Amino acid sequence: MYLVTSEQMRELDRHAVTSLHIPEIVLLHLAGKAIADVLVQRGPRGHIVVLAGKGNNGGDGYAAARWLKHYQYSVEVVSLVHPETLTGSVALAAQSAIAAGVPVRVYSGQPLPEAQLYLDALLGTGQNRPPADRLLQMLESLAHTSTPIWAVDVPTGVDTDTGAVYPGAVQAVLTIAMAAQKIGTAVTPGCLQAGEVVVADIGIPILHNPSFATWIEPAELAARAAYRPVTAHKGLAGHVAVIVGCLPGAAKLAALAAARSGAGRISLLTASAIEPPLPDMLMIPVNGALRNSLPEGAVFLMGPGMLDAWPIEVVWSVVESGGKVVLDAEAMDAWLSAPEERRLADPFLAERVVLTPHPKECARLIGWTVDSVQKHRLAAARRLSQQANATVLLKGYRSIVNSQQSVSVNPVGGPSLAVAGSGDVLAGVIAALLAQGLSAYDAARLGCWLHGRAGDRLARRIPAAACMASDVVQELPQALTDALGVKMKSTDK
Ligand SMILES: NC(=O)C1=CN([C@@H]2O[C@H](COP(=O)(O)OP(=O)(O)OC[C@H]3O[C@@H](n4cnc5c(N)ncnc54)[C@H](O)[C@@H]3O)[C@@H](O)[C@H]2O)[C@@H](O)CC1
Ligand SMILES: [K+]
Repeated sequence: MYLVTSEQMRELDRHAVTSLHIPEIVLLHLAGKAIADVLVQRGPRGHIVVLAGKGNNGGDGYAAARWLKHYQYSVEVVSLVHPETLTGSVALAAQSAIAAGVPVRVYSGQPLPEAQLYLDALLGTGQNRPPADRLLQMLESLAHTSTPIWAVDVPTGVDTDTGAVYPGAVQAVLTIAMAAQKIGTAVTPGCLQAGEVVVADIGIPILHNPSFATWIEPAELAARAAYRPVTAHKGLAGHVAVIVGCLPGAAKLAALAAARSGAGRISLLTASAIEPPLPDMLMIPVNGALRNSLPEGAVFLMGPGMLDAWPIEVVWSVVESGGKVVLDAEAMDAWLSAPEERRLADPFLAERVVLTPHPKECARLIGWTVDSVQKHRLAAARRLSQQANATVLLKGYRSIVNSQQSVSVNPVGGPSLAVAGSGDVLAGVIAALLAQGLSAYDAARLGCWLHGRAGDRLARRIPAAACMASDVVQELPQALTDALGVKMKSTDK
C-alpha cells in the first residue's frame, strides 16, 4: 500500500479532475460520503460538530456535514472563515450543506459547541506552516476536550510530508485518508497524532509511481527468501559470517537469529574461543589479519558487540570485498569515516550493504541532534543513505527503510523490541535474508517486518517490560509463517 506526499496526491487529484473529467466538487462530495459512511459504521450517533477550514479539506468537511444531515444526524459546522468568503469547490460544498439545513457558525474564539464527536476538517495536504492566530486558538481549546476527534485526511498540525508535529496539532483517534494514506501519518511523530488510519476510496486512481513510499508487505519477499525446492541443500540458502567483537554475546544472538531466519550456514569469526560453543554454528578462529580469514561468498555481519575490536581498515576491506554486508553499531562509524570518494566509488553499493542505526547512532553519523532525527525521521534516513551510499534501516517505532530513492515504513513492531540485544537479532535476520538472495533493500524490509512481527507476537503473551531479545529469536519462525501465510494482514497485530 502506498504512502504519498502532498505533491504526489495533488498530481493524482489533478489526473482525476483533468484527465478523467471528474469535477473537483464531485470528489469533495465523494469524500464527504466516505466520511459520513465511516461515521455511520463506527461513530457515535449523537451530535457531530464539523470544524471546517477554508481549503478543500474544509470542503470535505462541509460535504460530510451535508451527507450526515441526509442520514438524519444532528450536525453543525464551525467554520474558521465566513462561508461567503469561500471560493471554488469549497464554496459550492458549503452552499450545498447550508441549503440542506446544516447550521454554520463562524469561529471567533467562542467555546466550541458540545458534541459527541469533532470532525477536524481544518487543514489537510495544503498545510504549509505552523498553526497560528484563530486556528491555533481553536486547536488549543480542542486540546482540552475529552470528546473524540476524527481527522479528515491528515490531522491539522501534522506535516503531510515529514510527519513533523506542530504545537497545537490535533490528537485524533481516527483519520480518514482520501484515496491514499499520507506519509506524514505513517511515521512518528505524525502517526501518533493520527490514531487509526482508514483509507477511503473516492474514485481517484492511484497510478503507480516508483517514487511512492510504501508500507512493508512481507508475503512476496518472504516467499522469495524462504522458497526451498525438494532438492534443496544448505548451499542454496547462503552463508552468514558473523564477525565477533569483544562482546561475543551480541554476535551469538545475531547468529542465532540468522539461523532462525533461514541462513544455510552460519560461521562465527572469532579471535578467542566462544563458551559454551554453539553446536549449530561453525567457529572460524581468526589468527592474525581478519581479511585472511574471510570465507568466500559469505554475507558478513559486523558491529554487534564490536566496540573498537577491529580496526577501521578491516571494516572498509569487508565492505569493499564485493559481498553483501550488514553493518551495525561501531562498524557503521568505521564505514562513515572512509573518505567520501571511497564510500561513493561503487554505484551499486546500496544494493548489497545495509546499515541498521537506532536514532542516536543515526544522529551521530549524520551530525544531527537525536531530537531532529526523531522529528524528521524520513529525512534523516535519506541523508544517511546518501552519505553512506547504503541501504539504511532507521530503527524505532515505524522503522524506515531507505535505499537511495526507495522508502518503506514498517507497520509492525512495538515496545517489546525495546530491549538490549534486539538490534543484534535484527541484524542477524537481515544477514540471513541477504544470504538467501534478497537485495539489501528487500532484506532490510523483510527483516524489520519479521523482527517487528516476532515482537508483536511476543507481546500477546508477555508484557513488553519482561521481554528479552532471545525471546524474539524464538518467535522468528512463527513470524516467518505469518509472512508467508497472507491470511494475516501486515497491519494485523
Ligand atoms: N484537490 C482535490 O481535488 C481534492 C482534495 N481533497 C481534500 O482537500 C485537501 C487539500 O486541500 P487544499 O489543497 O485546499 O488544502 P487545505 O484544505 O489543507 O488548506 C489549504 C489552505 O490553507 C492555507 N494554510 C496552509 N497552512 C495553514 C496554516 N498553518 N494556517 C492557516 N492556513 C493555512 C493555505 O494557504 C490554503 O489556503 C486534502 O487534504 C483533502 O482533504 C479531497 O477531498 C479529494 C479531492
Ligand atoms: K484535517
